[in-house]
Amino acid sequence: MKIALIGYGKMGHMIEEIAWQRGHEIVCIIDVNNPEDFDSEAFSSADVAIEFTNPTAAYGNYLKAFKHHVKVVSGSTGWMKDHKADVEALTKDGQQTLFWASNFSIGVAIFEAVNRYLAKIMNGFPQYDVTMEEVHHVHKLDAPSGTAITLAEEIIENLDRKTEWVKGFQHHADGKEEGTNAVSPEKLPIASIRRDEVPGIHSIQYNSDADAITITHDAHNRKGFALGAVLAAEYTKDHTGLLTTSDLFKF
Ligand SMILES: NC(=O)C1=CN([C@@H]2O[C@H](COP(=O)(O)OP(=O)(O)OC[C@H]3O[C@@H](n4cnc5c(N)ncnc54)[C@H](OP(=O)(O)O)[C@@H]3O)[C@@H](O)[C@H]2O)C=CC1
Ligand SMILES: O=C(O)C1=N[C@H](C(=O)O)C[C@H](O)C1
Repeated sequence: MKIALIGYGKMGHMIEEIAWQRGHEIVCIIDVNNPEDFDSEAFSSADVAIEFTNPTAAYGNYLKAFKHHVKVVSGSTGWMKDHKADVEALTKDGQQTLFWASNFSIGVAIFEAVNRYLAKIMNGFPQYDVTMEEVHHVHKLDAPSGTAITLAEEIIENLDRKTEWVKGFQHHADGKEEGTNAVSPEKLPIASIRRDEVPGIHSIQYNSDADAITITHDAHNRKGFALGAVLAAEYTKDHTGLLTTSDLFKF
């Protein structure tokens, strides 16, 4: 299939490599310096555009692609709080198509299933309180990570005693520390640590006086994210509307 790339950074490069390996053609690459290429024939010829940019650019890029009726797969995080409702309206009834996931790796899809199951079990065990920690590289612009927010939303949906997530302890890229995980019982604190070149670690801990249960997903590199994004593009070619990983990975 024909793929356009929007954003040619760490993820854009890795997706290009995996798309080639799977026999796809990259017909257009748009980065910050050539936005005019959205109006090119090459861009319009793409079956799907794969977008990995940043929290502030992502939504505008979707609109530019939609103008040419090009379907979008995007992993950019940090834009949902401002534009979730807009995207839901645009993709309603399949008028436009966006496959978005806070994390494209199959490992995280499995981890999310375990997370939902564990949260349900914990309704019967009030002695455990839950906290979350995400660790990422120092270049990351958003906190908490998109994956941490998805995991927290899943806990809130399944664990009756939690009603909202909040930012907990923060360790910034410059070493500055602030915040705390000591929050009121109905809140779920997410700690964010920025360290070196860490691709992404997410840990959920249930702690009691007697013991702790911790589940962790630790990405060794970005291959899992990139492969998932290309699989999502293959899926999106033949589907419409607002899509996500639960459409792609069924178990
Ligand atoms: N869902 C998932 O599985 C994953 C999601 N992500 C998310 O994807 C996003 C990108 O990650 P990553 O590739 O590591 O980041 P990078 O910073 O390495 O790459 C982003 C690229 O997008 C470019 N860019 C910035 N603004 C625009 C624009 N308006 N139009 C086109 N290109 C633009 C940047 O250019 P310049 O550097 O010049 O600004 C850069 O080349 C982040 O939001 C990250 O959180 C990352 C990994 C997995
Ligand atoms: O910025 C990153 O690098 C990543 N971002 C995504 C997120 O915010 O969850 C996915 C992955 O953890 C890597």
